[in-house]
Amino acid sequence: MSKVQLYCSSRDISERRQFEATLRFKQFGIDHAAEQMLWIDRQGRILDVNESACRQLGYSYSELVQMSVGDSDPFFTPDQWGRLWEKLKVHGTMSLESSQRHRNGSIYPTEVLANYFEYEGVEYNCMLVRDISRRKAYEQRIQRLTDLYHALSEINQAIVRMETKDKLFPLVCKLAVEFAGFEMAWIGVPSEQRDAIIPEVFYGTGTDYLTGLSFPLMTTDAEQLGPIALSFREARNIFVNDFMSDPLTTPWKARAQMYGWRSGATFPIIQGDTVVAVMAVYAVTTDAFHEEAVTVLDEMVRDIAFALDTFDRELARKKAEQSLYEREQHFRAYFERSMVGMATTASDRRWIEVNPALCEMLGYSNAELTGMSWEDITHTEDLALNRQLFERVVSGKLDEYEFDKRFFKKNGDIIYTHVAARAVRNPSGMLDYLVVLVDDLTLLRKQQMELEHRVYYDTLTNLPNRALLTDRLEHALAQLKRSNGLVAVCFIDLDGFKQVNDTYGHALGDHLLVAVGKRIHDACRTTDTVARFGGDEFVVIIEGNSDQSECLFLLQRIQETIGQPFQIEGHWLKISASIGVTLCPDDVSDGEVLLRHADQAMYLAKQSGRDRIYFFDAQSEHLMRHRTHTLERLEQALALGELQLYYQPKVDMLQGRVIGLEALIRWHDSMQGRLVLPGEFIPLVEGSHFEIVLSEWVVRQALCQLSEWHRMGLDLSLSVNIPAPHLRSPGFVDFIRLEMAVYPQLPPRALELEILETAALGDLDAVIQKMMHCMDFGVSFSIDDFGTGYASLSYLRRLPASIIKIDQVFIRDMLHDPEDLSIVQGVIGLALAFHKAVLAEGVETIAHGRKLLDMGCSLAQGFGIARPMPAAEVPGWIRNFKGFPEESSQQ
Ligand SMILES: Nc1nc2c(ncn2[C@@H]2O[C@H](COP(=O)(O)OP(=O)(O)OP(=O)(O)O)[C@@H](O)[C@H]2O)c(=O)[nH]1
Repeated sequence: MSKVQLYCSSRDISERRQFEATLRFKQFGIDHAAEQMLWIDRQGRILDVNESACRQLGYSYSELVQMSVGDSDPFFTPDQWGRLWEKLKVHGTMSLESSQRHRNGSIYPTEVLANYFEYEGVEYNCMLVRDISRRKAYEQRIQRLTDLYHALSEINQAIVRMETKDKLFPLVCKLAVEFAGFEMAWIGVPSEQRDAIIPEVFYGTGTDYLTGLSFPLMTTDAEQLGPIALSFREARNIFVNDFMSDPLTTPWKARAQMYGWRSGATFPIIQGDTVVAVMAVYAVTTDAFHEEAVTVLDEMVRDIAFALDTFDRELARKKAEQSLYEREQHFRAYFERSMVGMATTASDRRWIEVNPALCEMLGYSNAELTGMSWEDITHTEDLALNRQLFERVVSGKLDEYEFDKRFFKKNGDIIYTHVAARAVRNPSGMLDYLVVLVDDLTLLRKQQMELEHRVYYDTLTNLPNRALLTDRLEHALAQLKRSNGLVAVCFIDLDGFKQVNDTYGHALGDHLLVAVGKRIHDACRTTDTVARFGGDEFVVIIEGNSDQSECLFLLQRIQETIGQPFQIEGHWLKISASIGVTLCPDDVSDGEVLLRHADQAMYLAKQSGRDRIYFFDAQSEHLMRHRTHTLERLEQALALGELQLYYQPKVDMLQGRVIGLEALIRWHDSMQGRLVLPGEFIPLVEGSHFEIVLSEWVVRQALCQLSEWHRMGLDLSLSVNIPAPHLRSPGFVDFIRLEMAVYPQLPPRALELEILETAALGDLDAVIQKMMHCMDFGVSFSIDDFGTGYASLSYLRRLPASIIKIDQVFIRDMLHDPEDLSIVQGVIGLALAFHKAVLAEGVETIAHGRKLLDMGCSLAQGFGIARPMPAAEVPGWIRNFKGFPEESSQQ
C-alpha cells in the first residue's frame, strides 16, 4: 500500500528519528482503526485511504485512490457531494448515514463523519466511515419487535373494546398486517365436521392466495399435512422461516412463490383444551420469526384465546345477568302482584319492605307500614309467642317458624292470618332480615267457624244440635262423677205442632220453633243446655239441681212459658209441650240411654193426654218394654194368623138398608188366650215400622173378603182405615193399584179408604193427587173421625172424599151435650154444603138415630146398629136387617 508522503526538515537527526517513529506509530494507528478513513478533495476524488477502507470496500489502496467517493457510496452523486461540501465548509464537521457498495456489489449501511480542513490553501475532507450493518440489523430487529408489541398492544386494546370474535378476528388480521409488518394474515376455523380448516377472515396483500383453499385435517398423506393442519391437530405454533426450502410447505410452494411469501407462521388459538381456530401470518422476508418475534406472536395468540374466553365469560355473565334480571323482575312482579301478603322485616322488628297485598290486608299504606314494627299491630294475645319465636330466630336457634296469629288492622278490626317467616343470614350467621309470608285466613276462619257452628248448632233455632247435645251430656255426666248433684235430661216435644205447619205453612212453623226455642232457652239458666233435637223436639240438660222438685219447678216454668200464646206473623198461636225427664244418678249414667229414657217418658206424657211432664221411672220403662214386646208379638201374630178382620155394618137409616161395612182389626192372642181389641195395641203400633205392614195386611184382607162377598152376590162396599203414615208413604198409590188389579171383577167404589182428616193435611196437594190416582183404580175415600182435627174448611172442600164420618165422641154425648150437638149439626151442614155424604159413628141408641135423621144425617154406624162381627156372620146379619131405628130394636 502506498503511504502518504510527508516532507519535513530537521537539523537534529534524533529529533527526525523521533518524528519518524511518531509518524509510523500514527500511521499504524490510522491503518488499524475500525473506521475507514478517506481523504477526499472538493471534487470527490479519493486522495488517500487507510487500510480499513481497503479492507471494508474490497479494493486495493491504488485502486481506491483512483476512485471518487461516488464510486463506493452511491449516495454521493456529484450534486449531492457538492451540496454536502458547502454545508461542511460552514459547519466544519458533519455526520450522516449513508451506504457503501463493496467491490462484490453488496451494499451495507454506513455512518459517515465528514471533517473539513484546509491545508495550504487547499480544501480537504477527511471522512471517517463506519460499517453499521450490524447495528442497523439490530435496529431493524428492535423495530420489528416494537411493531409486534404495537400490534399486541392494539390487539389487547381491541380485546377490551370487543365483545365477539366476529369483530375481533378481522381486527387481529388487520393489526398483524398494519402494525406487525406482515404481508398477509388470516384466521381459519374448523369446518362443521372438523375435518378441515376453512379460512374465515383475512387481511393484507395477496389475500386471493387463499381463494378456494381449505386445509384438510384428517388426511394421512403427510405431504398434505402442512403447517396449518399440524398446528391445529397438535395445538402448537409452527414457524417456516424459509418457505421455499421447508419441506412442510411443499404443496403450497408454487402459490407462495407467486405472492412472494418467504416465511410464515401458524398459531393455534386454544380455548380451554380445544383448538378453536388457527391464525396464519406471512412475510416477504425469510427468517421473519426470530425468537423474540415468536414470543410476542405467541403472546398475541394467547391474548386472543384469552379474549375468546373473556367473550364467552362475558356472554355467560350477560346471560346470567339477564336471567338474574328476569328473575328479579319475576320475583318483583310476584311480590307486587301476589295475593299473599309478603314482607321483609329487620332484626329490630320493623317492616323493611311490604307488598301491596299486605298493605291492603292490614289497611295501611306502604309508607305507614314500613315505618312500623310488627309488634305495633300484633294482637296482644299473640305477642308473647311471636316474640319468643322471633328471639329464637335472632339468636340463631331457629331458622324459620310458622304460626297462626292475629293482626290489628288500621281500622281496629282483627284479622286472622297464618304467618310463615324464614331467616336470611349473612355469612357470619347473623340475621340480615326475615322473609315473611302472611296469609289472610279471616274468611276461611269465618267459614270454618260457620261450618263448625253448622256442625254443632241447629241452623233454624241457633240452639245446640244433637251432636253438641251429646257432647255436653257426656261432659255433664263426667262432671257428675266428681260432684253430688243431679243431671236431668228433659225431652220436650211440642203437641200438635204438625197442625200448625199444616194450617199456617211450614215457614210460620219455623218461626214458632224459633220462638219456642228462645222461650225454653230464656227460662233456663246459662249452665243448662238447651238443644234442638230435631223436628219439634227440644232437649234440656239441667245440671247441678239438688233434687227432683227443683228440676220439676224449672220444667213447669218451661211448660208455662211454652203455653203462653205466641204472636207470629199476625197470628196468635197457642201450643203445649209434652215433657219427659230422666234423672242421673237415679237412672243409668249412659248419655244415649238417658236420652232414650227421657224420650220414653215424653212418649208416656203424650199418651196420657199431652201437655204433661213425665219423669222416667221403672213404670215408664215397663210401659216401653211392653210396647216393644207387643210389637214383637204382633209381628208374630201376623205370621201365625192370629190377626183377624171384623166387620161393622154401616146403614142408611132412611132407606133401611146396609150400605157397607167397616173392617176393624182384632187379635186372637194365643198366648193370652183372649181377643185383644185394637184400642189395646193400635196406639202401640202408631209410629212404629209395623204400622204400614199392618195397614197393608188389612187392605189385602179386606179386598179378599170383598171379592168373596161379591162372589156370593153381596153387593157391599167395605171401608178400611188407612193410617196417615201409610197414605203419605211413597209406595202407597202403587200398592193400591197392584192390590186392586188382583180383583178386576170388583165394582167401582167397593173399596173405601178411611183417612183421618189430619192425614190429608200437610202436603194437601200431594195427598189429593194420591187420592185421585187411587180413585182411578176404583177406590173411594171417606174422612174418618171428623171433628177431632182442625182442618180448615177450604181443605175439606178440596179433598175428593165422598163421605164424612162424624167422630163418635160427639155422637155419643150429643143428646145431652148441646155443644156436641151443635158440632154434629155443624158437620152435617158442612157436608151438605160440600155435597158430601155424612155418616155418624158411634150410634148406640135409637134416640141417636132419630136425632140424626132429624138433623138430616141418614148414614150411621155403631153398636146400636151392629157390633163388629167376623166375616162369616155378615151375610146372615144383612139378611136379618130390618132397618134402623126400628121400634122393635129399641133398647
Ligand atoms: N216448620 C217446621 N216443621 C218441622 C220441622 N221439622 C219437622 N217438622 C214437622 O214437625 C212435625 C213433627 O211431627 P210430630 O211431633 O209427630 O207432630 P205433632 O203434631 O207435634 O204430633 P205430636 O207430637 O204427637 O203432638 C212434622 O209434621 C214435621 O214435618 C221444621 O224444621 N220446621
